Amino acid sequence: MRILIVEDSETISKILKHLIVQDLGYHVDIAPDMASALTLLEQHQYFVVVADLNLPDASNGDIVRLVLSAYKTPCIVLTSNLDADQRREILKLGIVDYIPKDNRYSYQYVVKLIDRLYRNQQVKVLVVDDSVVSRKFVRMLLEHHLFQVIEANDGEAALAILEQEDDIQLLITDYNMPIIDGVELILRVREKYNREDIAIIGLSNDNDESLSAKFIKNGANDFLQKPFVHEEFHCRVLNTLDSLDMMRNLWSKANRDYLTKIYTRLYFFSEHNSKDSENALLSVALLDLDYFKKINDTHGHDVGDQVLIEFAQRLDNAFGSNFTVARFGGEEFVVAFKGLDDIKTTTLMDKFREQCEANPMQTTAGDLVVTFSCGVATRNNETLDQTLQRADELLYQAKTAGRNQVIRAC
Ligand SMILES: Nc1nc2c(ncn2[C@@H]2O[C@H](COP(=O)(O)OP(=O)(O)OP(=O)(O)O)[C@@H](O)[C@H]2O)c(=O)[nH]1
Repeated sequence: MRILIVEDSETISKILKHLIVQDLGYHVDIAPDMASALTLLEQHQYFVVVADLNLPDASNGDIVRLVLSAYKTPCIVLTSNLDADQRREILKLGIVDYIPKDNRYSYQYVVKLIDRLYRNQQVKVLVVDDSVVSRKFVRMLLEHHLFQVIEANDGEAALAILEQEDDIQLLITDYNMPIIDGVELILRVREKYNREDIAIIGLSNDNDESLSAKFIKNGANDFLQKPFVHEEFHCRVLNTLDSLDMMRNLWSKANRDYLTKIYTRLYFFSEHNSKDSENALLSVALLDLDYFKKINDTHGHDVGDQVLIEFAQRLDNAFGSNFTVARFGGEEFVVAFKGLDDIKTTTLMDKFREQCEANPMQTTAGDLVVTFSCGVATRNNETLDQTLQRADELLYQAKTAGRNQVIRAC
């Protein structure tokens, strides 16, 4: 990834380059004037250009206009002082943002913005508005920040798109729309998607002062009154996505095992311990690696970790797309087979056991054959804890019967 800084102050370009290389690891070129910037722009494809508005051989944003029109490259503008008219003019050009050069946090903001732009390329945003003009305006602002934009002209269409595209991260919806309004749409979306799944921003040009609270109380993360200025829109979108990232990180820390990245015990219980699922057919397979302590003792803890990671990956590849696979702790794993009885579960698990035995794991200590023992139990008018307790007893039987086997209740 290549960034171009066009700035006549050597101190500023050096600080910026240092921060970008240190935090993002990108390649950075520096041009002190427009002539050298043009030479570099002819030679390389840049992801973003960070440019000063006034240069020794160009003024009033000539460089910015050129970068945007001739090179179609996103541009972040560095400025000293801007009055209100200059600010409006510069924003109209279609820049990513302008950053005042007045303090060191400004430079950190530039780095943050470049990182965000890089990640935005993977972020899908659904814009819902029955006004084409409004929708296109929001699309344009989002595309300046490199988002992938999908449009819907009413709430029903938005719900259908959300069904098809399961990786939309941000929904931006207007309030006044035919059939269902923005608030009703948010209510429907929140029935299915949590705050770590999708973030929502409401928009409206309605003068009802209670509307922002109504949006937020019903599940929106933020609200913007139309007409809004570019900057406010971008700040709100970036803040909302930052909090979505934070929510996702927190969720992941609680629900994904730090070593193997498969689900934790906590997630396993939250998925399968509800009253609703009490009567559904469910079998659990409790697995424990055989003689795992010996691997740690012989080859070291790091190799033990490699085995745990590889085993979790194999288990997840085999069953993770249809069933819940979790690490219970240490070298113990569990799979919840919803809709399967213990006979089918045992057949699947036994096949997986044979594959594990037949395919040694590649580790830094060489190839290691790793086997596991397993107990399988089907829930039978009891709590999930009781089913797991029975699976644990069967697992113990598998261990004492010689290991490397799957046992179910007779
Ligand atoms: N490398 C590594 N080792 C772990 C981790 N968590 C637990 N262990 C080790 O796993 C080992 C489990 O040993 P034991 O309970 O004696 O079981 P085992 O050696 O597999 O013997 P059997 O289960 O009877 O076949 C212990 O030495 C723990 O220190 C981990 O995250 N990484």
